[in-house]
Amino acid sequence: MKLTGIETRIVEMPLVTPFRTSFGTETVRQVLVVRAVAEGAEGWGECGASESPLYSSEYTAGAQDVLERFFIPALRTAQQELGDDFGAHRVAPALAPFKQHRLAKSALETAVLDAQLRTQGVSFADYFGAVRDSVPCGVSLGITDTMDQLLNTVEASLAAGYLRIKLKIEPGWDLEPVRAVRDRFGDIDLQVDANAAYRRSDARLLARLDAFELTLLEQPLPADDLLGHAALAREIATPICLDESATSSRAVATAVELGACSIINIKPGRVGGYLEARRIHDLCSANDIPVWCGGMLETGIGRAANVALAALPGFTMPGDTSASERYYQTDLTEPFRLVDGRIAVPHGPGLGVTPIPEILERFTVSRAWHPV
Ligand SMILES: O=C(O)CCC(=O)N[C@@H](C(=O)O)c1ccccc1
Repeated sequence: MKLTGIETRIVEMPLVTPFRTSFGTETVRQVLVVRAVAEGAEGWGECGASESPLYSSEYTAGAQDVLERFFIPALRTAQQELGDDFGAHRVAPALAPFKQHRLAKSALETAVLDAQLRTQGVSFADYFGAVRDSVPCGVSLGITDTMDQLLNTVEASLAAGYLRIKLKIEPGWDLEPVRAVRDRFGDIDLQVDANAAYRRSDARLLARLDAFELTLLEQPLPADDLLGHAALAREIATPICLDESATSSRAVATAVELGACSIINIKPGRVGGYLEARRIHDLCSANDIPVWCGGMLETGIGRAANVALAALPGFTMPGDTSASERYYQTDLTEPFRLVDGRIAVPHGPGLGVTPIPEILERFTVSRAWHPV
C-alpha cells in the first residue's frame, strides 16, 4: 500500500449522560480521530484517550502531539525505507523506539490497517478471524448520585436487552449498590469495575463482595500491583479481571503466571492496537483465560473495530460493546444498534463503517494534515 498522508482531527461529542467512574466524570468526549489516506482508500482510527490523563497517562492533546511530532514522521521514514513492503504490520515496529503512548499508537495503526483492508476488500472481522456474525453486549454503568438513579438505569439497561451489567465502584460505593442491584434484579450477569481505586488493605471489604456471586471484580488495585492482585485472588472467591494492568501480551503473560487474574478485559487501544489485541486473545485462549472486549466510549469508528474483535472465538463473555445511543445522541457513523442483546459485526471492507462527513464536520474542533 502507498500512504499519501495522515489527518489528525479533534472532535468533541456530548455524552447523553455524564459518565462517572472512580477516576472522574466525563460529560463531553474529546476524541482524536485519525484518517490515513492511501492510494485507493482511506482508513480511520480513533484514540481512546480522554481530555485529561485520569485513566492512563495519555490525554487527547498529548496523543495528537506525539503523533504529529514523532509517530507520523516515523511512519514516513518507514514507508520510504520499505516501499511496497510497507503495511499495517510495519506500524508497531516503526513506532517501537518510542516508549508507551499505546492509545496514540493504536489510533494510527488502526487507521493504516483500515485503509489497507479497504484496498484489499477484506473486513476487520475476516482479517482477525471472527467466528460470529453478532456479539453479545454488556453495558457499563457509572456511579450515580442516588441508589434510585442506579436502579432505574439498571432496569432500563435490562429492558434494552443488555446481557451483562457492569457497575463502576469505588470506596464508599461498592457493597450497597451491588446489594441493591442483586436484591432488585436477582441473578443477572453482574460485574464490577473499580478502576484501581482500592488497596491491598481493602481485601476484607472486597471479600464481602463474594456474597453476591459476581461474574468478576475488575482492576481492584493499582495497575502496577500485580502481586497485590495475586494475593487478593487467593483471599476472595470473585474472579479477578485486569484492565489497566494488561498493557501488552507480555504484561498479560506475567499477570496470568503470577495468578493475578483469571479473566482479561482486552481493550485494543490500551495495548497499542488490534494486532497486539489479537496476540493477547491467542495467549489467553491457549491458557484457558476468558476474555471480553472493553470499551473507552468509542465513536462508531472504534466501536466497529471492537465489535469485529469481540467476534473472535476466545471472546466468550459479553463486553462493553454497547449501542451507540448508550453514549451519543448522534454517532460519527451509522449508529450501532442492540438487537436481542447483540450487535451485528460489520462485514464491509475494513471497519465496514465510515464517518458521515457532515456529522464529522459538526463535531470537529480542530484538524491537521500531514503528508507522508
Ligand atoms: O462502554 C464503554 O465504552 C465504556 C466502558 C468503560 O467503563 N470504560 C472505562 C473503563 O474504565 O473501562 C473507560 C472509559 C473511558 C476511558 C477509559 C476507560
